[in-house]
Amino acid sequence: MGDNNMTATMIQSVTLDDANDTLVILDQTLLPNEKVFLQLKELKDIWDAIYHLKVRGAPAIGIAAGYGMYLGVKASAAATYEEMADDFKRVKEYLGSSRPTAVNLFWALDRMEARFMQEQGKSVSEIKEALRQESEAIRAEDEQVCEQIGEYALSLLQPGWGILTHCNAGAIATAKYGTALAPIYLGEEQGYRFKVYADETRPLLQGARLTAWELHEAGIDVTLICDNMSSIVMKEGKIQAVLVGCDRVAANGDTANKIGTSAVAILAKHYGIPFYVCAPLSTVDLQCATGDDIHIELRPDEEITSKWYEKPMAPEGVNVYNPCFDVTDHEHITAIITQNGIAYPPFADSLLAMFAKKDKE
Ligand SMILES: CSC[C@H]1O[C@H](OP(=O)(O)O)[C@H](O)[C@@H]1O
Repeated sequence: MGDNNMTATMIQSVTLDDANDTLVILDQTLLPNEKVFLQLKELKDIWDAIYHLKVRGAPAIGIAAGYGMYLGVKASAAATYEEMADDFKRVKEYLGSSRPTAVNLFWALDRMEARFMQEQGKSVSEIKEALRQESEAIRAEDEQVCEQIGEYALSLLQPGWGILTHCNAGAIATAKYGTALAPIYLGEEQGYRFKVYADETRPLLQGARLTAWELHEAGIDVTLICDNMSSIVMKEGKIQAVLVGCDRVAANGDTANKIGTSAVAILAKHYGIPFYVCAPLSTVDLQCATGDDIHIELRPDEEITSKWYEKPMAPEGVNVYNPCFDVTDHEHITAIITQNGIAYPPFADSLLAMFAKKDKE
């Protein structure tokens, strides 16, 4: 699939400025009103950026973690591998404490650790260069993975279809293209002219602030709806497929994604609409047998009660529950689209097959 001016000019939300020892991110908390890039030098600032969703989206979090690991070790004054190992462990544990659900964070940190261990016996400067290469490889591979997911997903869609999506699994949540939005962009290049319906996705409004912004900027037909409107657009025949991203896919296909996703999946099942999860294999965690094994992040009350309002919109002292992900049962998922192909139920077998295909490459 070639680039045209749309994908060729896609924004890169997370990159490395090695010369200045900084992680460069698009601050997604300021969108859609301001497009601001931050140069993050200190590990604490990188941790904060992940926790506060300045950089967000499972793949983008993984890329940021890889760069953060490299920058953390690059700053090490260690003179030997053994001394550097202590610094490496400290940085890995710190970055790993930022957010618990998106497995890409831990996948990237583990991958950087594997590369670090391979470099034992090398000089400090050779080790640092190897970690720089590994962090860049994580980003570069994610770009290819997202394009491949886009092509497989596009094979399931027809021109002119109405597509519902939840949260943001777009270009800014990845190295490029996105996952759930990748087929939308690739399809636009081929004249598919999808009509996208974007759930606003309370409480952090990634759908309104990010997906509607991304697609509108790209000139793609996008309609913003409230989360409680997913049923009516399905009932009215506006939706022919649902495409979502993911944060952690269990071995049986149960999938953690932004809060509200499981409700959309149940509605899609009710209306007979295919529900597709777009999943890089870096987001599939075979160590989690089922969705019950996935740690769901709880976030501050203020994201619900006051973040977007001049005054709190809830009575002082009221109880608040703010899980920022939920798990969609595998039985409500039509297919899981990976870079190696489309996995259909039973996912316990088909997901393994996707990894096996990868190993053959
Ligand atoms: C390709 S992005 C995957 C996933 O990440 C988002 O979560 P967050 O905005 O909290 O980082 C959302 O669940 C997306 O679907």
